Amino acid sequence: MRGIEVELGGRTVLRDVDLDIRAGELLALVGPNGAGKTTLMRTAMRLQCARRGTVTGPTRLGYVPQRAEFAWDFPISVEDVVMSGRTGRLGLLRRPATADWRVVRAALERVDMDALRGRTVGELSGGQRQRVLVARALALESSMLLLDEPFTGLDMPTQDLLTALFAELARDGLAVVLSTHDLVAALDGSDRVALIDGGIAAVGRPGELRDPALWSRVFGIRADHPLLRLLAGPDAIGVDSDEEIDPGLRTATDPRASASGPEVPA
Ligand SMILES: Nc1ncnc2c1ncn2[C@@H]1O[C@H](COP(=O)(O)OP(=O)(O)OP(=O)(O)O)[C@@H](O)[C@H]1O
Repeated sequence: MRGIEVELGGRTVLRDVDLDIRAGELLALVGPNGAGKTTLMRTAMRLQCARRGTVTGPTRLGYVPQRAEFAWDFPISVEDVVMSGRTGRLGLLRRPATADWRVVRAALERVDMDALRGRTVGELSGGQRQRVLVARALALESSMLLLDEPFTGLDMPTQDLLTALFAELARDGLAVVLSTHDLVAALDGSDRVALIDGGIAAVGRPGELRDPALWSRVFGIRADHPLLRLLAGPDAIGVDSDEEIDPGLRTATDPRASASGPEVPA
């Protein structure tokens, strides 16, 4: 994405977005409510027009919407939901062929849901539902997977399982992008994190984004917020010698930063 600007309801909700989404990486988008995370993903999918800027790369992207947006009370089986993910390839009228069912089975196996393929989706737990939606997106056989808040409402073991699955998919060569309000999951489980605040406030490896001032500015949190103490790490617990801090963890906004800090737009 280069120079992306998006207007919604007469308001600019994204501006100056330059972002590369790379094959083989797990990229987390974090930012407060209304920061533009979903809009950014919709723009990547070309579901949202940009007023300015360009999006290049594949047009057919696997998308996992927020779980609440899916009609779970519809009496449809797990495998039929996953097959619906192939509509982008099949068109609305062509009937699925054997090869399509093979792709669906492979997608279900990938998320470890093959044993439940005949179940009605309404009977599934939250974690199982999330995995069905991931399989549905995989059934499109796209090189990119976009997930909108996949961890919402899930317990920690289920989140861990999903994080491991997303990391595996990235290792298989997919570009995996997820938005989340779970900052620990984002910092702990992703290759890169982008802080969104109506644009890209910063993007880099988790270790490059430890400057509390950056998070305080993007999230508007108070100076004594526990997150900032956690991010500050050794500094916050009284370590004041330069030698005791890993230079790789310093950011561009830290006067002691190394040259290879995060990308912080001017
Ligand atoms: N259809 C729309 N018409 C007008 N404004 C919209 C529309 N959709 C979203 N917006 C506005 O665009 C901004 C970005 O919304 P978006 O849903 O992308 O944010 P988000 O970061 O995904 O938020 P959340 O974390 O709450 O899901 C918000 O201010 C929102 O109110």
